[in-house]
Amino acid sequence: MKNKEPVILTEKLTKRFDSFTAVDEISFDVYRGEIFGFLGANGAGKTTAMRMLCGLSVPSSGRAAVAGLNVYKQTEQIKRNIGYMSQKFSLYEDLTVLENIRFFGGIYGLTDQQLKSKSGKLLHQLEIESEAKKLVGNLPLGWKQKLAFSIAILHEPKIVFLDEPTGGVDPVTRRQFWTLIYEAASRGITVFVTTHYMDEAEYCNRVSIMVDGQIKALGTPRELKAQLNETSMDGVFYQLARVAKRGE
Ligand SMILES: Nc1ncnc2c1ncn2[C@@H]1O[C@H](COP(=O)(O)OP(=O)(O)OP(=O)(O)O)[C@@H](O)[C@H]1O
Repeated sequence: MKNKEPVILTEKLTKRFDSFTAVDEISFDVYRGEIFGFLGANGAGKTTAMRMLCGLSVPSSGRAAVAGLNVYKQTEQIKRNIGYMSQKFSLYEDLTVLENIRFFGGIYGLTDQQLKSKSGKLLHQLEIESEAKKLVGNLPLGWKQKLAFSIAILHEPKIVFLDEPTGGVDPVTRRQFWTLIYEAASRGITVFVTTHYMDEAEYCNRVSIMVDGQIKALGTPRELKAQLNETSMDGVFYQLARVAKRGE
């Protein structure tokens, strides 16, 4: 991490659906270039929180700023300053690799010239030049996810939000995916990532763990393991999340 310049600030951020409090007064800061792991069991409230930070859902109460922008009032500006990808929504399967790059690059406001140079670099970095004209639907899942991530940061956003980006992907490809994450973070892009894989939690600079809408722990993996007297993030997570009332 380069310095301690906060790019996400939240204070008692809350989301209620009628009488149900999905996200319950969460407060934390995330810094520039940081890889921040946002963990929690199923139903803990991670996606709901992330949607508020992306300007897709209006909070019920509390405060939050993303890239210096207010999540209540400046949602359109927020969308221009972030990248987003999830396991569920990524690329158009019926477009080729190159068409997807051009389509999303166009949405992110890149010029034709920028698109040309960036798509060449991207294909080279992922070593998929030979696949450029193939339909994305025909690529292995791991390749799709690496491509989706690279496209989500094509416009060099301040922050990229990743919602379970490696779900269902094999361990080797997950490691390669994390190499891309480290490269993006080293360029100053902040990475906000949810995952259910505890080996990935170990790769994060800091991790928060949500249980039933509240943040129960926040720190570096080393700090959390020391605090809870565990040797692995798996143990930390289990100790905190086993008391959860929500989930499957
Ligand atoms: N639009 C909605 N209306 C009512 N309840 C909702 C709505 N969206 C989410 N919830 C509830 O809020 C809680 C938190 O859901 P959320 O999807 O944020 O959890 P999550 O931590 O992302 O879980 P997962 O890991 O399973 O994706 C759940 O109990 C869910 O049923």
